[in-house]
This record gives sequence, C-alpha cells and structure tokens, in this order.
Amino acid sequence: MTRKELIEQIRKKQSFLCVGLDTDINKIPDFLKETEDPVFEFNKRIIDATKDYCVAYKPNLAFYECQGPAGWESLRKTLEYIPDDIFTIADAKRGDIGNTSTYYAKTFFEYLGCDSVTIAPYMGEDSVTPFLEFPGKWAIVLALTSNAGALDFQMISDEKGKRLFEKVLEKTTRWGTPDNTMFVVGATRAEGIGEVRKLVPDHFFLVPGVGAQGGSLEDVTRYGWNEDCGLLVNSSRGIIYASNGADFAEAAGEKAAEIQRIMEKELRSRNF
Ligand SMILES: O=C(O)c1cc(=O)[nH]c(=O)n1[C@@H]1O[C@H](COP(=O)(O)O)[C@@H](O)[C@H]1O
Repeated sequence: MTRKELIEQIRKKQSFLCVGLDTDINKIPDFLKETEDPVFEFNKRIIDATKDYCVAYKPNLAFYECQGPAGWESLRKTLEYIPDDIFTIADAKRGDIGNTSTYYAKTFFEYLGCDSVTIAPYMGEDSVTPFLEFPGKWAIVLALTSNAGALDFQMISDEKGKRLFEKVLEKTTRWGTPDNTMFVVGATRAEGIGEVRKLVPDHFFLVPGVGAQGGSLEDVTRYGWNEDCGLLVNSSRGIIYASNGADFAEAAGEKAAEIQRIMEKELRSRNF
C-alpha cells in the first residue's frame, strides 16, 4: 500500500487505529479451541468485528511462531483474510546482514504479502536497506520504544548530548523516504514522540502502547501529529481481549469503535 492510499483510508474511516493481533492461544475462549485452527477462527471474528474502525492490523510473529508450522498457517490465513484496503504490519523486528535481510523481506513481502515489517536497526544500513527495495512495501524501524528497557540503549547520550535514538533517526531517514519508512515510537513516552516528530516531520509513526501499557491517545495525537496525520496507533490486548467470553468479538468491536470515535474527534478538530 502506498502512503497516498494509507492517507486516503485514514480520511475515509476517520481512524488511524491499528489493531494488534497478538493472539495468545491461552487466552482464546474455550469454545474456539474445538475448531481446526483456533487462532485463525479467533482472528477472523476479531477482523469481522473491527475492520470498519481500523486502518491497519499488526500480527506479532511471536504469537504465531511459538505454534510451529500450525502457527505459520494461522498467520498466513489471517493475512489473506484481512481486506486489501487495510494496511498490514508483520511485527517481526527483523534485521540481519544484507543477504539475510533480503530473505526476511521476501518472507514478509512476497510469501506473506504484508505491506510492512518492523525492523530492529542495530546492525546498521545494510541490514535495513534490503527491506526498502520492494515497491509499495515499508520498513518500520524501531526508534524510541514503549518498554522500560528503551532507556538501556536508546537514551544513551554521546559526548555532545545526542542520544542513540536521535542518531538512528538521522541515519535511517537518509536510507529511505517517508514513502517507504516509518518509525516505531512508544505511546508511553508522549514527550518523546514530540522530540521524534521535530526530527522527522514527514514520516509516519507506528505508536504502540495505548491500552494495556497505559499511553494516552490524546497525548500521542498532540505530540505526533503531522499534516498527513502521520500516525498509526496500535492497541492489541486492550481490544482483542476486551472480553474473554463468548462475546469477545463483539466486545473487541465496541472497544475499537470507542477508540475510532476519539480518533475521529481528533481528526475533525484538525480539519482532516
Ligand atoms: O514494534 C512494536 O509494535 C512495539 C514496539 C514497542 O515499542 N512497544 C510495543 O509494545 N510493541 C508491540 O506492540 C504491541 C503492544 O501490545 P499491547 O500492549 O497489548 O497493546 C505488542 O505486539 C508489542 O510487541
């Protein structure tokens, strides 16, 4: 999906919500466990209930890979089931020597047909650029993450006071463009989002950390907004486990609709 198409979807749905498909087999309602592919059945119902309120889905690979080949099959079927006009993010946090990164890119972009994949940039330029060679596909590079451990490396300053995440942004923006690169910025660091926005005014941000991790949607929008919206805000557990009963999909739909209404208010107040 191109940037233009993504922006069109945000305008059309008045939403910049990404639903995280972090489907934990242990949290799936029992009645689905009788089915042939419980993870896919769960996702299918979540997608049916939430697709009108979101512009992206983000399956996190950990929840699929832990099931071996069956998990890959659940993931493949899930991605195939997602409507074509919804942006897909393989949350895999990959990145390796160039030759290997190319094959990671092929896995997510060609075999699974995802629009994007999350990338850990620690190995540098040749580990990231192979992901940028696929037209219409995106690399979503970790910049300032939502977890406590973000402080361990990302916030380390050099002798001039420049922090590692700032260097990552400076360099990676030279490798790609705002049409093929996004950055991960955690919702739990609202002011950090503002700092990142100053450094990269044009790029889209993937912002996880609202819902279960406690980040504020209003703050994310205040600090991260750019003239194209520039935000995809993810919630996983807060939506997909809104209920653990037979009404789980309905509850997820209601939660997604609730977030969409707040997003619509934010978008309208900026004449978007
Ligand atoms: O890359 C990510 O998506 C990510 C980056 C980050 O800084 N923090 C973060 O929570 N994530 C992912 O976003 C999702 C957050 O899930 P919830 O906390 O359940 O909404 C998980 O799949 C995390 O792996």
